[in-house]
Amino acid sequence: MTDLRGKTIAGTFFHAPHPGSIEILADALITLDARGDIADVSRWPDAGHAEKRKAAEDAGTLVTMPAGTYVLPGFVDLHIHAPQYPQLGKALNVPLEVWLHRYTFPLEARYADIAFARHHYDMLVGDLIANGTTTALYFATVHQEATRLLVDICIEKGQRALVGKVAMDDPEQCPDYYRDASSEAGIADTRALIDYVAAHPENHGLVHPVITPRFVPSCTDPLLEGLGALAQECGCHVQTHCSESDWAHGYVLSRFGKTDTETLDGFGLLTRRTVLAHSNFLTEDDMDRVAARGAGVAHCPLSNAYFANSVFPLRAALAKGVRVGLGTDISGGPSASMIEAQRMAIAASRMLETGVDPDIAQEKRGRPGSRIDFDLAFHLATAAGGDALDLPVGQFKPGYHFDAILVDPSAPGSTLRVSEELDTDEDVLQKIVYTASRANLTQVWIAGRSVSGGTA
Ligand SMILES: O=c1[nH]c(=O)c2nc[nH]c2[nH]1
Repeated sequence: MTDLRGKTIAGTFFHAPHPGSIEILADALITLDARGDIADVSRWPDAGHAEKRKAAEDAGTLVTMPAGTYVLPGFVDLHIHAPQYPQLGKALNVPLEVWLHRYTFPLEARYADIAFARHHYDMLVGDLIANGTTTALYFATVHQEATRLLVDICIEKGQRALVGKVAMDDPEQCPDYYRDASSEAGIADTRALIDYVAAHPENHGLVHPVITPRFVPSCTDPLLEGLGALAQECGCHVQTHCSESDWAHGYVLSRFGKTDTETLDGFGLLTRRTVLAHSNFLTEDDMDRVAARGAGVAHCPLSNAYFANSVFPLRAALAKGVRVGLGTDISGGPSASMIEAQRMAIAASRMLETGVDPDIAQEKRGRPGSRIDFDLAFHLATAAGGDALDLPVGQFKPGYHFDAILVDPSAPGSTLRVSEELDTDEDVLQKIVYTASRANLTQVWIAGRSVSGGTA
């Protein structure tokens, strides 16, 4: 099953093209073209289904998935700090503004050392693939060379990725040892990375460059202005942090007299290709503005528990038409698994709905109507992530890339138990969201090619 390009795949497929519902393609056939894009999806009893199976069989291009396995779209992780991977699972004991200076900037500064960068980026990209992340939106560091290396590693390993050289130049907020030398340097280096990705001979559209002002507090006005102009000029993706915590939100309000969202918009950084990480403190007007621009939000529920001082009001954002996907936020979130991100999104929504302080009267404790279920979490981690990036990934539909994972409940070390007697296909998907782990993901394909992650 190494290479599915040009093949017809027979199996049971789960996907969630629309919020709040899942589609089960049982006994289905998905045919890929030579590039690994989906050419055709058919299921019994669609007209011509049996003939398609017979034709693929006769041509020797039919690949049947093992009985009892399930094929899902690969996950789209909308927020990863690649250099922070060595810090995963530690340094979570202080607020954001302290964490950045005490732990995170010193770690990121080490990526000036290319051997250090290679070791950790190799491990990260391999582990993310093994965890089923087929599309990754990465913050790298300020360094040109190490950021190019991350691009190279994604291409080498075959991961679909969007990679940004972090831009941060404000001496008031960034340490001497770790910042762009000037706003001009931050802009020129961002442009150089864009050119590098565009000219990469082995890229073939797998990796995209991203304009990446770290967040408003770490950038001077000229840097934000220059990056906004660049975004308008090249139409590239943009990523940044937005209104994440009380401190970050308050800092921007006091510097500009307006919110992050208004500020980013004023600099031309709020576009249809922008992904705003966190965004917990968006006002109603901010949400309208984000929706009007078509920008997306990377909801990072696990990290929010440590740094955001609040739960992101997901349902409110969706009701406003904001495009929301999920992010792990490595290492603010101490997990590299998008399955865990789904679980945490559900749990956080339940806590927001009921409230958390038992000393507050029940009727005042929570925010009614906030809960989500497994189907919406799964949609956010797949189709919605693809939509937020404007990339044809996250669902099984003609014209979409075949980026997918095989889930095997009988894999060694399985944490997923399926009962043939009791579980419907919908139950199985629910169990995957709540209980599956890396051990259950026995195959990962990106553009129809089998890609292998790190060792388990
Ligand atoms: O969760 C976060 N991680 C970061 O690295 C960061 N930088 C600015 N704001 C941030 N928030």
